[in-house]
Amino acid sequence: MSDVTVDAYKVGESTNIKWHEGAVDRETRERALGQRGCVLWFTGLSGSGKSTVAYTLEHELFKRGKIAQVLDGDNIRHGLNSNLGFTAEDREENIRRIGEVSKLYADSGMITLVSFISPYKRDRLRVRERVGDRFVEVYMKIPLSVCEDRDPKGLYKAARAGKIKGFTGIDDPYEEPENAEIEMEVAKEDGVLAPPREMAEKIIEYLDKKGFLKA
Ligand SMILES: Nc1ncnc2c1ncn2[C@@H]1O[C@H](COP(=O)(O)OS(=O)(=O)O)[C@@H](OP(=O)(O)O)[C@H]1O
Ligand SMILES: Nc1ncnc2c1ncn2[C@@H]1O[C@H](COP(=O)(O)OP(=O)(O)O)[C@@H](O)[C@H]1O
Repeated sequence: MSDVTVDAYKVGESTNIKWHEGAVDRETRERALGQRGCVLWFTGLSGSGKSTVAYTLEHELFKRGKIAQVLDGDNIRHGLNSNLGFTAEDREENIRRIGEVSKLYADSGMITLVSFISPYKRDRLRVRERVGDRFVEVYMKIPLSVCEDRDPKGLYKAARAGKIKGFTGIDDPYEEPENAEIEMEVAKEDGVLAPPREMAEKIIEYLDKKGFLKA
């Protein structure tokens, strides 16, 4: 180690660290699993159906012998990210951390379903760049009025009453994706919203077409 400069081992604030390659690479792992690791990034307002569709998809994939794992904002905020709130800085750190975790999952061959509001374009773009071409953005393009009518946790009501400050869509921003690979929205013809299982099927078709369901 003494012949190596300290700078060569500096990443961010960490010094004297070195990257180790394992003997089993991602492709080998993927062949064993019969699928390709990827990150499906569900973004959208609270109540837009991110968790419902992600968990439905996880189950539908499992029934087809494919292994997926949901990383859900509410759940992750109970543990790994329990020290973060909802300021722009905390949301940024929330997305950075879970972006890194999702990359690790995808590297292990997992079909990784990430369900976070992730309201800022820049934060989502950073994860896209980190993960690369295995990143698939799924935009739950559900109007605020629909989410607010659903209000399963009563949070919109509390936000409208001023009991929650900085609630996304009410008094905090949501920056819509412009080029999401997949969009879920009410049908233009009849204004009907597909049930979660149909949405999951649409995503499975996409994964199949892109070759993620075999290795
Ligand atoms: N101020 C504020 N704004 C938005 N959401 C709030 C807020 N306070 C609490 N909650 C609850 O936290 C859930 C969102 O957490 P996320 O980690 O997905 O948020 S973010 O990506 O960091 O913006 C979100 O869950 P979902 O409804 O599943 O999206 C809410 O239940
Ligand atoms: N496609 C859908 N059609 C009708 N209701 C839905 C659909 N997807 C989700 N929901 C309902 O909307 C509410 C919010 O869904 P949820 O998955 O908790 O949203 P999010 O994770 O984005 O906050 C739940 O009550 C859920 O049953």
